Amino acid sequence: MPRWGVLGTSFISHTVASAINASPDSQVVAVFGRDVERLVSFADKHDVAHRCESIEALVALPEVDVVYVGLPSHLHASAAMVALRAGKPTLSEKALTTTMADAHALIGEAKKSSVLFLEGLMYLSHPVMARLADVLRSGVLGRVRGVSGYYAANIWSKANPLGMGTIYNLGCYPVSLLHWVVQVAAGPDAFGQRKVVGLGNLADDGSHIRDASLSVRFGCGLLATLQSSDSFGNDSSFAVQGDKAVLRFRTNPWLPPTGKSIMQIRSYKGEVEEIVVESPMDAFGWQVKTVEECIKRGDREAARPSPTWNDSLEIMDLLTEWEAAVFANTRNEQT
Ligand SMILES: NC(=O)C1=CN([C@@H]2O[C@H](COP(=O)(O)OP(=O)(O)OC[C@H]3O[C@@H](n4cnc5c(N)ncnc54)[C@H](OP(=O)(O)O)[C@@H]3O)[C@@H](O)[C@H]2O)C=CC1
Ligand SMILES: O=C1OC[C@@H](O)[C@H](O)[C@H]1O
Repeated sequence: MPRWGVLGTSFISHTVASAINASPDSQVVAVFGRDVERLVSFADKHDVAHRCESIEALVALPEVDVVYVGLPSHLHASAAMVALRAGKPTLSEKALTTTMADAHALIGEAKKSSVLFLEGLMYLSHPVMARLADVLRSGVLGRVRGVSGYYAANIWSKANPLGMGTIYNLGCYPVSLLHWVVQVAAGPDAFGQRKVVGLGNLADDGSHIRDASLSVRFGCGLLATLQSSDSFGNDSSFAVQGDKAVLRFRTNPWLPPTGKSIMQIRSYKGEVEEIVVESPMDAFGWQVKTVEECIKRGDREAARPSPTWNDSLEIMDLLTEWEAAVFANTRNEQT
């Protein structure tokens, strides 16, 4: 049974710790937090024996078999590298990092280690994502010509500004799903061949991006439009347009629940098919199961749809390109 050490005591660490303890095969045994009151309250709530005041102390515990990084995104690389260097399999929250240099350093460390590293894009481990790929491969949509995606949530006042804003907090969801769709529909090399336009609005101090839109043309002719905002709303949409039919998510693709996830296919002749994927657990539960199975098999990378190391790097490559495009197009206007 994998015994987990959790880095962080905020909202997401609570969510992931609950999913870990809900699995009959996993248990949280250690937690790191820099605020002692929050550390004790987290440990008491999740029945955690070891309360650690440093990351180094947690990863050194022989009782910890696997580490979860629930720290702000700019700290993922440094914290995950400490865990990997200690030889501990590591699950680290999305976004992978907030810079390409950190992304390469982190994946470089994963390659040097002999253990699992997985980026926590939890929704990709839910069965609805494998089903989406089956639909794309079946040809029912025809040739895939377009993708549109939108994710907005009014979280700016709670989000850590050092996490670099909406592109890394929320934009990583539509970008990683676009990446999965393009990989399945157009092959492994298609995602890298692209031209990008990005626009947006900056936070008042200009340090990070609050609202962002992205247009991409891939070399194969596929067009994508994505939008992400953390300054308002609570909404999502995702659609894949083929030349025979369009697929639309009827439920949030990025927070697939216990119970029903629903996709609808509408052919241009007017036929409508609803695809319902029933699941006994939510995406966080599936993410825990994915880690458990990788550890049992001795796998260092999870299988698709969960992101491989190269997938995480490719997703980061577009996130950083999007960010650079928005800054380039926006800074002069807003300052
Ligand atoms: N998968 C999902 O659904 C979600 C994922 N996330 C991801 O989770 C991560 C955490 O996000 P969020 O909760 O907003 O982050 P927070 O800024 O709230 O920080 C999370 C934890 O990190 C600790 N922390 C912050 N700064 C430091 C530091 N310098 N050194 C050590 N510990 C530190 C905080 O401690 P303290 O309490 O003392 O400040 C807190 O325990 C992000 O990467 C985000 O993208 C977030 C929400 C949902
Ligand atoms: O990371 C996240 O994932 C799910 C969203 O609803 C949440 O606001 C965001 O922080």
